[in-house]
Parts: sequence; C-alpha cells; structure tokens
Amino acid sequence: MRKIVVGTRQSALALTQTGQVVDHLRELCRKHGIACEFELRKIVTKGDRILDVTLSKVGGKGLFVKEIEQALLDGEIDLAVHSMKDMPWELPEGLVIGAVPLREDPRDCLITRGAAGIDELPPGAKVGTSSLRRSCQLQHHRPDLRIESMRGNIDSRLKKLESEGFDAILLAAAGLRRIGWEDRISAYLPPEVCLPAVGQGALCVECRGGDDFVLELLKHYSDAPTTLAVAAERSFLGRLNGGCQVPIGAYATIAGKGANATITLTGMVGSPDGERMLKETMIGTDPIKLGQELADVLIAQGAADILAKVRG
Ligand SMILES: NCc1[nH]cc(CCC(=O)O)c1CC(=O)O
Repeated sequence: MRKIVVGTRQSALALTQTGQVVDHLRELCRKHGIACEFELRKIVTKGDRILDVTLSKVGGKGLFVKEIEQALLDGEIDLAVHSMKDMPWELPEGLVIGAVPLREDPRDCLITRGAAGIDELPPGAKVGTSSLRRSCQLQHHRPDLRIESMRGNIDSRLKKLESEGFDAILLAAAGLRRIGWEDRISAYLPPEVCLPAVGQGALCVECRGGDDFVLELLKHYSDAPTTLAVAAERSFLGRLNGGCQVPIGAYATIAGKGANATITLTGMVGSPDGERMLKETMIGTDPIKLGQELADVLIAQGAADILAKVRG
C-alpha cells in the first residue's frame, strides 16, 4: 500500500482546500481500485510568517509555496495543494503541476459595512487591500476611494474590517466560498470591473515529475477546461515575468470541447493608482501562444514600462 504524504499550510483556507482535495483523491482511488492512503503534514511558509509587512515590499515570488516545494524535492511530502494564484509561473526543476481541478468562482468580491456594492460606497470610502492589481482596478473605476494596505489571512482581514474602520475590503470569492463564508460577500465584482489574478479560484496539485504513481492518480483529477484556461493565463504572466505581487490580471474562458476548444483570454496591466490601465482580449486555441501574444500586445502598448516602475 503506497502512502502519500500531503503537505499543507496551516491557514483555515489551506487546511480546508487540502482536505477537500484529499477527500476527492480518496474517492478516485476507491473508484479506480488504486491502493493508497493519505497523511497530512503541516508546513509554515515565509508568507505565513511575514504578516505584518506589505507582501509586495518583501518581494520574491512564491512566498507561500517555497518551503512546501522544498519538502516535495526532499521527499518529505509527495503532494501539495496550492492556490493556483500563489504559484510562480516557473516551477523548480523536478516538480510538476500534476492536476488542475475544476475551478471555483474566479471573481473578486467586496465585503462592506452597509453598502450594497462598489458603486454604492460613499465618496472617499476607505477600502482595504494590499493587492496592486485590485487597487489599480478599483481606483480606475472609483478614483475617489481611499485604498489602504491590509494583510493577513481571510479571518483576520474580516476582523480588521470592523476593528480598523474600513468601509469595505476586497477578497477572492473562491477562498470565502471554500471555507463556507460566502454569506459575508456583499457584492461580486465582474471581470469587466476587476479582472481576477492569474489562476484565481483554481487549485494546483503539485508533485515530483518522476513520481509515476502520484501522476497516474492525479490524471483522473484534472479538469480539462480549467487546465486550458490556467495555462493561457500563466503563459501571459510568464511572458510579463510577473509574480503574484504585480498589478497584472488575466482571465480565460473556454468554449467547446477537446480539439474544438477555443480560449478567450483577457489580460490587464496597470499602475497601482489606476491612472494607467491596459486591457485587451484575444481568442485562440493554443494556450501558450495565446498568452504570449496577448502579453506582447500589451508590451507594445507600454506594459513593460508600467511594470518596471512598480518593481522600482
Ligand atoms: N493571495 C492570497 C490568496 N491566495 C488564494 C486566495 C484565495 C482565492 C483563490 O484560491 O484564488 C487568497 C486570498 C485572497 O486573495 O482573497
């Protein structure tokens, strides 16, 4: 009997989504007659330890995944579940994305004190987010809003909404839904107003490239349209050399199936104050090519300059 050790961060969200993946994998094993058992191992990452500083200032890609990837490479764990949007676009040599399961809601949402939605917030309302992508698009839509930095896990951010006098905060709907807190959502932001982060709402199941047993199991678990959409979004991110702490957004939808699948990819790059915002949509069939072509279109419009200013 093969034992599969699964690494996870200790936040409520990480524990929940890893638990859900392991439940699904157990069921797949039963269905396909694969003999194995699962064990959870908790790991603390750099991203979890630096909760008091703005992440974009700390810099470095993949703050939440590095230690977990090291544990995979060292053979301490065999499988890890990440939020896809926390994944750097390049994986360390020896590791692969073994499965991309069906995507949750990709949208950002607003949690307010009283107001119904973004257009109902009072003039000059104080909104909490540390995401440059969110602040860019929010300021672009409502230049009057006062954006203030807010870090921490979902639960601590919700507490700060009350305790630190924010009128609203922005979070990914997927995280709230996964931990069962969707009743806290005041309004969903459509992608036309706030384009999600690359991979938002999707999960990444990572493993060693040479672990045939785990790879075979994970093959049954991938969702084809989500895999295609995420590949296009990540190709866009890779061409722009972006991590998760840059004002870059992308969202792909898939129409048709198998060889007939077409990808509609929208990408944006903007300045954190929302004054500059480049956004284009392209359609294609090859996710890697499409992501690169869309990035090149935005680069031709000045995306690289915008990003260079942000990176300093
Ligand atoms: N950067 C933190 C992070 N990474 C993944 C999620 C949850 C949503 C998802 O899986 O896309 C969140 C919280 C948030 O942005 O609100």
